[in-house]
Amino acid sequence: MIITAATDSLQLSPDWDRPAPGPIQELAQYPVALIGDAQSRMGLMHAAIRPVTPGLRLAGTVLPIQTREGDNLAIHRALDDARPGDVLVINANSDTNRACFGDILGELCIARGIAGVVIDGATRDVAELQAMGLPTFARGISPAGPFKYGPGTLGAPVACGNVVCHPGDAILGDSDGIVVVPKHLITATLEKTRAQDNAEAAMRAKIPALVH
Ligand SMILES: O=C([O-])CC(=O)C(=O)O
Ligand SMILES: [Mg+2]
Repeated sequence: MIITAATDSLQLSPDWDRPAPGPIQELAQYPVALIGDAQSRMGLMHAAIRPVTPGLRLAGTVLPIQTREGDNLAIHRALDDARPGDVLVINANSDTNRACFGDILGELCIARGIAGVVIDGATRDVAELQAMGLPTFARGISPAGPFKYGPGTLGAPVACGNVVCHPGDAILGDSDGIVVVPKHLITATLEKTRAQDNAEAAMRAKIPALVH
C-alpha cells in the first residue's frame, strides 16, 4: 500500500481463478443492453450506477470489495493483490455523500492494469479519471474525501447496484450502464448475444421496406 495504516480490520479471501479474457473481449464488442437481453434481461445493475467517465467502455472480471461508507482502506489493500484485467467492484453501502475513490487510487489502478472501477457509492476527481482513461462508474460524485480505518472485505461476493457480484464474474459497462455475467455462463452468454445481434440485424434489415 502507498498509505501507512493497520489492516487488521479487513477480511481477506483466498485468491480465485480468473476466466479466459478472450470471450470477455468478444462480449465487449456488443452493447451492454444486448448482453442483458441475452441473459433474459437479468444481471443489469441499478440505473443509479452511471458512467462518470463518459465514452469509456469497461470490460474485465470482478474483484469484489466491501468497504464501510466513507472509507477506502479496503480499496488500497485490494490493489496489492489485484491482477491486470480485474475490475474493482465496490460496495460502499450506496453512500454518495463521501467519495471512497479518486485520482491517486486511479493512477494505482492504471499502474496495475486494472480494467475499470464500479462503485455503489461515490467517487471524486472525475476530470482526472477521465483524463487518465480509467473507465469508472458510480452511484454519485462527491468532493468529500474518505477515511482509512476499515473495516471491509476483499474477494468475498458483494452486492453492487442490486446485483450479486462474485470474484471472477465478467463485468461490462457502456454509456447505458453495467451488466454482470456469471463466470460459468460467459461462453453461453456470448453465444446468445451473437444470436440476439443477428436477430436484431434481421429486424433492422426489414425497416427500409416499410418506408414509402
Ligand atoms: O483521498 C482519497 O483517498 C481518495 C482520493 O481522492 C484519491 O485516491 O485520489
Ligand atoms: Mg484525489
